[in-house]
Order: sequence, then C-alpha cells, then structure tokens
Amino acid sequence: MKIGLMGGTFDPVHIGHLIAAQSVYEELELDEVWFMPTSMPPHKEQAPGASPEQRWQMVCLAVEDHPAFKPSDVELRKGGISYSIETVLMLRSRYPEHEFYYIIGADMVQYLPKWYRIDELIKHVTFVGLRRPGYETGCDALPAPIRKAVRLASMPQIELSSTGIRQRRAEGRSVRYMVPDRVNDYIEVNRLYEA
Ligand SMILES: Nc1ncnc2c1ncn2[C@@H]1O[C@H](COP(=O)(O)OP(=O)(O)OP(=O)(O)O)[C@@H](O)[C@H]1O
Ligand SMILES: O=C(O)c1ccc[n+]([C@@H]2O[C@H](COP(=O)([O-])O)[C@@H](O)[C@H]2O)c1
Repeated sequence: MKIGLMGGTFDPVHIGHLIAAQSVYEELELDEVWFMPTSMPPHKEQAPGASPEQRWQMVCLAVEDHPAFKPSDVELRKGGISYSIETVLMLRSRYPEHEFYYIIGADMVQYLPKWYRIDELIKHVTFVGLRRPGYETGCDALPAPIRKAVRLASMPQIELSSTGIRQRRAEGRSVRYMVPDRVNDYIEVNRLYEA
C-alpha cells in the first residue's frame, strides 16, 4: 500500500493539516495517511501548550470520520526526540510491504538538509512538499540527491498555524472552524491554550 505520513506537533491539529493530507491523498492516490504526533519535535522549543495525551486525543477526534486517515502513536509511545529516520526505519521493518510518502509543508522543504541522517532517510521515503502560492519551496537550492527525493503537490492555501490558534485562544477568541468541530469542543471543555 501507499502510505502518507503526516508528522507534526499538532498542538493543536487544524484544518490546514487535514486539507494538506487530503490534497496529497488525492493527488498521489494514496491508500492511507497516518497522522503521527511527535513526542518532542527535533527543531522546536516545546511550546507551552497541550500535553502529549491531549495532542493525541485531538488527532484521534480530527481523523475519526475519514475512512483512510489513521492516528499513529508510534512516536508518542517511543518518547524522547522524534527523529523521522528512527520512525521510518521502524515502520519499514514493521511494514515492509508499504511505500511511505512523508508529507511536509512548503516551509519545511528547504530545511531538509538539516534533518537528522537525511542521506539515509531519503533512501526510505519520498518527501511530498506542498506548494504554497507566493512561497518558494526552496527545491532548487537542495543538494541533488535530496531534491530527487522530493515531489511537490498542490493544496488550497490555508493561512493557519497551531501557533496562531494558541494565540487566539490566549486572547480569548474563538477558533471555531479553524479546527474540526470535535477538536474545538475538546479545546473548550479542557480550556486549552487559555492565558
Ligand atoms: N496551513 C498549513 N498548510 C500546509 N501545511 C501546513 C500548514 N500548517 C502546518 N503545515 C505542515 O504540517 C506539518 C505539521 O505541522 P505542525 O504540527 O508543526 O503545525 P504548525 O501549524 O506548523 O505548528 P506551529 O505553529 O506550532 O509551528 C508540517 O510539515 C507543516 O509544514
Ligand atoms: O528528523 C528530523 O531531523 C526532523 C526535523 C524536523 C522535523 N521533523 C519532523 O517533521 C514533522 C513536522 O515537524 P513540526 O516540528 O513542524 O511539527 C514532525 O513529525 C517532525 O518530527 C523531523
């Protein structure tokens, strides 16, 4: 099967993530997309947001209605810093029959050379970088072997980030429609991201 991997901090998961995943799912005719919340992302300070358990619950609520979107807790269960090479090697040995496509936003493509053991990682996955109108993906500047491992896909432009959502909540504003309804209810009931 062709599996899309959607890794992220998902603090919280929002409709930008879902539309990105749906766009790649259709364009590359994937069989499934696995949403993998990170334990600790390699290149970010841990934001003062939701707990790992709460990020997991929100991802489960966000994908539960989609027949081909699945939550995966591999990185949360492993704990520590979530290096994609370790996750992908583990998935490849557990599911040797699958082909993996790692979905990333346009902003991430240019940072691929900085990913841990990237020369090894590109042998095991194809990266799918989402084009954003007005943004350079930075593909041309990539070293040739990495560039060859990146495909580009299109999606409708969604100007949303988890940072922006946390900020709105901290200002006492609603995030309804920026996240799936069930995720919005979860955020409100648990009073997440309030100042
Ligand atoms: N609006 C968006 N459109 C397309 N891709 C996105 C969008 N938001 C996030 N992504 C991509 O989804 C993946 C997971 O993102 P992540 O969970 O870090 O969300 P984020 O909104 O970028 O979070 P934060 O604001 O906390 O950095 C990354 O590859 C990121 O580039
Ligand atoms: O392995 C790495 O070096 C690496 C560096 C940067 C990002 N990633 C992964 O890319 C995904 C998106 O990252 P983030 O921080 O935007 O949520 C997430 O699953 C990270 O673990 C992985």
